[in-house]
Amino acid sequence: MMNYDAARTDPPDSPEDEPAVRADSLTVVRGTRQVLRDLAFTVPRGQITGLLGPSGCGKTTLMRSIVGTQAKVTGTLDVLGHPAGHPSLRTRIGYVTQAPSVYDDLTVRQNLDYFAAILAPGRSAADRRADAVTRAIADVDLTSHADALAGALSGGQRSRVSLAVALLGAPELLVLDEPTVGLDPVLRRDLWALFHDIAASRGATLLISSHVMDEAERCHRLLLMREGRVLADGTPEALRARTDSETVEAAFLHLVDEAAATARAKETTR
Ligand SMILES: Nc1ncnc2c1ncn2[C@@H]1O[C@H](COP(=O)(O)OP(=O)(O)OP(=O)(O)O)[C@@H](O)[C@H]1O
Repeated sequence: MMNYDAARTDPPDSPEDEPAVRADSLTVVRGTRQVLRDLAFTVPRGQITGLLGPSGCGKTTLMRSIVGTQAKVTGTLDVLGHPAGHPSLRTRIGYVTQAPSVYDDLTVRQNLDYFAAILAPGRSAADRRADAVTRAIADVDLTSHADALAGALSGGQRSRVSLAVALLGAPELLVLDEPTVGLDPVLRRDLWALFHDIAASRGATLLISSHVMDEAERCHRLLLMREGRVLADGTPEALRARTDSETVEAAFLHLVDEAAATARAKETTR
C-alpha cells in the first residue's frame, strides 16, 4: 500500500465513535487507468454500509484497497484506526470475494477446521476452534450440510461457506463483495437478516457491495458509486429525500443526471 509507511508510529487505538473507514483524496490506478478518483468518505462503525453502483464502477477495487490487497493506492485510507494494509488489521477484517474461496474436496466442516487452525493454531486452542467452527456453520445455516463436500454444494451454499470462513475470527469489519449475487429471494432475505444480526449482536461493521439497487433499502447507509467516483453518501432515507425520489434507484438516476449537468455546465464556462 502506498499510504502505509512502516516507519510511521501507530496511532493510538481509536475511540469507538471513530469511523471504521476514513478515505480522503483516495485514488487508485489499475493498469494505465485511474479507476478510483479522489474519493472522500467515511464508513461508520457497527452499521451496514452498502456500496452500490453499476458493474465496473470500482466497487471491488475499493474493497481491495480497504482490505489492503490493492496496489497503486494513493491518498489517505485509514481502517479501524490504522493505515489500510497494516499488519495488525489482518485478524480484524473478514473479506469475502466474489469467487467463493473454499476447497471442493473437503467437507464444509473440514474447510472451516482448516481455516480455524490457521487463525488459532495449537492443541490448546482445539476446543475453542471446534466451538467457533460449529457456530460459524450455524450462523450461515449450513449445519445440515456440515459433512457434505463443498464441491457438491450449490453456488449459493458455497458462498455461505466462504462467509462462514470470514466469520470465524469474529472480525470487527466484514467486507463482502456481492454476497447475494445469483441467490434466490428467500436466501437473499435470510442472508440480509444474518448481516443485520451480525451488526446488532456483535457491533461489527459491514461493507457490502451490490449492483442490485433494491438491496440498498436494507442498508443503514449507502455509498453510491459511478465511474470511479462517489456520487453520494448517506442513509437511504436522506438520499431519497434530497433527490425527491421514491426509491434509491430513482435517487441514483437523479444524481447521475445532476452530475452530468454539472459537468456540462463546467465545460461551457471554460
Ligand atoms: N486487473 C485489472 N487491470 C486493469 N484494470 C482493471 C483490472 N481489474 C479491473 N479493472 C478495471 O477497473 C475498473 C473497476 O473494476 P472493479 O472490478 O473494481 O469494478 P466493480 O464495480 O467491482 O465491477 P463488478 O460489479 O462488475 O464486479 C473497471 O473499469 C475494470 O475494467
